Amino acid sequence: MPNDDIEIKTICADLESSKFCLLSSNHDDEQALSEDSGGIIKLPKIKIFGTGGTIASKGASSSHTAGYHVDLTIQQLLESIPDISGICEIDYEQLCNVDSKEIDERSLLKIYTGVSTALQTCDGIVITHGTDTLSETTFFIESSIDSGDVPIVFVGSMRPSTSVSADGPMNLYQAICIAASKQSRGRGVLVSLNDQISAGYYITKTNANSLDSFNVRQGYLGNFFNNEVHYYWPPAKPEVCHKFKLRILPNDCPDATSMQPRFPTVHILYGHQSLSPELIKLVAQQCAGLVIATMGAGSLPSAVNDVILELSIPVIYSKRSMDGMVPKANLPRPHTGSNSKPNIIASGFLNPEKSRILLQLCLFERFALSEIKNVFGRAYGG
Ligand SMILES: NC(=O)C[C@H](N)C(=O)O
Repeated sequence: MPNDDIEIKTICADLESSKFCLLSSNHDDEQALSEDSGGIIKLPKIKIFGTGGTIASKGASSSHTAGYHVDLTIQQLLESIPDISGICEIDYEQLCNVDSKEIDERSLLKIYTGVSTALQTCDGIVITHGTDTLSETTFFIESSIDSGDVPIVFVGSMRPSTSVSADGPMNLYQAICIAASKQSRGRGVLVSLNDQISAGYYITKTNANSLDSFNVRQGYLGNFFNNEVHYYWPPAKPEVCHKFKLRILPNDCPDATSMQPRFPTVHILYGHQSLSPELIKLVAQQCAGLVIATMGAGSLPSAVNDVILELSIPVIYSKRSMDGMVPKANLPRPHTGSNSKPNIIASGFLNPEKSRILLQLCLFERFALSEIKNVFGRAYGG
């Protein structure tokens, strides 16, 4: 029986070398609407998690865009957006309600658990989050969860809910539409902000104040305008992302009843002229791994390199510069005759905060140094 819903088009008139593409005749399915056998429209199920941030904040007056505090629940936030009852079915949950500077491993694991559970039953997930550390959470979730086709859309705002022209309600509305759109399937972790759709793995906050606060050198994935989702590219996930399985064992949890693991401590130090080798020694005693925002593409004073080469912990050389990369070729090597193991790893294009999370995940999984190098090697470091 021919299927009338499918239109077969010949791209090339020459039948010998022709290619066929299958096009569904129903092209205007902006939302993931589908009919069951009884002809009843089934709306996509979207789970919305609230975690706080400026999007959930109130300021002293409508002209204040600083000095505000988190004060709105996810339910109150949802009351501020246009009607979405024709777009999707929603269910919401407050995971925490904090400025994103307070997001720690506990909150990350709450988000991880919430997302993993919701993936069993939902067609899309939306997470409200402060923008300051949003890129760390999106990087963590993309690195630890394989969401298959289900999009996970993070959203925040730059102005508090009380300000004139608050951007939160529109950003949240757009995030829900993006999560409900069939076009978002198979795209992993996304970020919706200021009408732009970006990959959660690559995003970086580059402006501390403006509405156009995120910048992605790898390019935006799409844009939302006037109720329409437009993607520039077909579905894709970050090629270089290492997926961790996060096997949480009782031994990893200080409190066995809560099964809340403790991630290994990794600190970040900022490179600068006259960086003290003594500071490196002091900090290295307090952590399982270290990340350094080096100058240029891996430069640190020779005295600092010498101290680092003597450490027994892995040290990631990342960069202060927003763009560019730290290649392996720029790493200092142990002096001839020295016994020190090459414990220094290049971050590739990963910035210090993403390198920190990646190293934590590697150490949590008890990876050997060579495996850690391979993981960073995917991001063109190692
Ligand atoms: N725009 C914001 O969301 C900034 C806020 N301090 C936060 O990260 O929670």
